[in-house]
Amino acid sequence: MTHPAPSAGPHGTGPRRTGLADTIAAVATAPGHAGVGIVRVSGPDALRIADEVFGGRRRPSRTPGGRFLFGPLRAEDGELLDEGLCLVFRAPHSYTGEDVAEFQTHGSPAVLGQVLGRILALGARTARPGEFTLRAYLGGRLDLAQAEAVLGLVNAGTETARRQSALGLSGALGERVAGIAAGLTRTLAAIQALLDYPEEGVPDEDRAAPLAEAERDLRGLLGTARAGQVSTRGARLALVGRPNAGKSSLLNALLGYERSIVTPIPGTTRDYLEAGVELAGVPVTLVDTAGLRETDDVVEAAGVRQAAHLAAHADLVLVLEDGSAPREALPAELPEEGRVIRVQTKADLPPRWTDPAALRVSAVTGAGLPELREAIGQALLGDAARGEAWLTTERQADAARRALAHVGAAQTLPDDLAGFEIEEALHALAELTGQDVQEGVVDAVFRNFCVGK
Ligand SMILES: Nc1nc2c(c(=O)[nH]1)N(C=O)[C@@H](CNc1ccc(C(=O)N[C@@H](CCC(=O)O)C(=O)O)cc1)CN2
Ligand SMILES: Nc1nc2c(ncn2[C@@H]2O[C@H](COP(=O)(O)OP(=O)(O)OP(=O)(O)O)[C@@H](O)[C@H]2O)c(=O)[nH]1
Ligand SMILES: [Mg+2]
Repeated sequence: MTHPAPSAGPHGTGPRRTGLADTIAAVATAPGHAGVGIVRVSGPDALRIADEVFGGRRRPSRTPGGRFLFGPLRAEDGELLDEGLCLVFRAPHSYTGEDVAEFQTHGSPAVLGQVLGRILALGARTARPGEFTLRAYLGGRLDLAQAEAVLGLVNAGTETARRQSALGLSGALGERVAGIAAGLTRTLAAIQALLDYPEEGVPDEDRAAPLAEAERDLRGLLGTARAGQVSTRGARLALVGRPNAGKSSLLNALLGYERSIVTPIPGTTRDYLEAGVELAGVPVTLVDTAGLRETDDVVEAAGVRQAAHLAAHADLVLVLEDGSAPREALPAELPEEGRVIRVQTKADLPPRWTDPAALRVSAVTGAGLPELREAIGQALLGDAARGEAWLTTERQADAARRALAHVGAAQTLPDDLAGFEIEEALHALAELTGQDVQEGVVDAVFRNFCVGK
């Protein structure tokens, strides 16, 4: 285990300055007004501090874990701040694994600010982003993939993102990884057992077969990485084509409202324009671009260059061609095949060309739109099955890729070197779940959290 010690806060105490000895506090609910708001306190002083803030008959420090108390919350001079609930959790039975007190108050910034201020004056310090979840991780209550899933649940903008994050929190990804690691560990043991007898050689069923299986499983897991990332961070989808191809019309049709200006005049869209929409459970940013053509107009030429750039950096590109006009070559290079969906527009008009590789769509009648949405979903999510756990962050995908590379190398090497590669693959898998992480990786994960989580 090489957990980096979290940097100690300003009030860091304790012999090892691990930062875990101090008591942290933060507002856990979103800024702004709401029916109820929550302030959370975690650490060894949480219940002592709660005794001072909570003015009810029963003292939180004398209350068993898993109970809540109702009563007044008071300022230092005894003034009533609010009436609220105090929830008592006792180590290790809390989210962080430490003693935790939670105050559920009326949800205004004024009330929450006073309650938090009192708690800080009583000796707690402000929690850093993600620090409650960091403590749950350092206490062994969550692995790193589960902590990332907590972040995913907080940020979930679509049902797909929520479902994948909930699966991750349940530990399903960790189990999938543990299954692969178990096979590799058995293979490593088989190799090591025979290292002293090199003339024997490890039989195929103990080496070649399990390594091939690990490779297949890792490839399957990596096949979910694009879906996992796209469904959590979203995807950019650029619409490109010649002027008048119907890009702005199709963007409006996919959005369901008139976002982009449409006219019969070629060259209507000059600057690019973005709009968000959910497609196939993925938060998609649609990007309308200027029609691609050679032009002497300085402004339009800048728009054309920009369109090429936007296409190059999009996750997916819809290449639109007017189906009601003779086909003309596009005056620009297209992204590679896997990132392109070809669309023949204006399907309500008589076609002037046919191409089985292009989807026929009409922005006017809506014909072909369901098939286009389906194709977009397939291109973004691939064959990643809904019910299985996906890799949802680039960090996870990177670790899985390294594990796969080491398993690949192990298959071609003599036993002693193969054993080394399998150990490296196991290290990469342990990084994925956070059992064995490099300095800085944990910090990078928790940097993305908000305060109070
Ligand atoms: N009010 C509130 N709601 C919340 C949280 C919270 O901290 N407070 N959560 C977090 O941010 C999430 C829930 N996660 C939690 C996970 C474990 C425990 C906990 O106390 N576990 C103990 C006791 C379990 C039991 O009583 O059965 C344990 O596992 O030992 C609490 C919340 C979402 N909702
Ligand atoms: N019949 C028919 N006309 C369409 C369809 N889509 C677009 N048009 C017409 O084609 C013309 C150009 O449409 P736009 O959506 O502005 O085309 P664009 O590709 O954005 O053009 P630029 O912005 O100039 O590059 C307009 O007159 C639209 O009404 C369609 O599906 N069917
Ligand atoms: Mg346009």
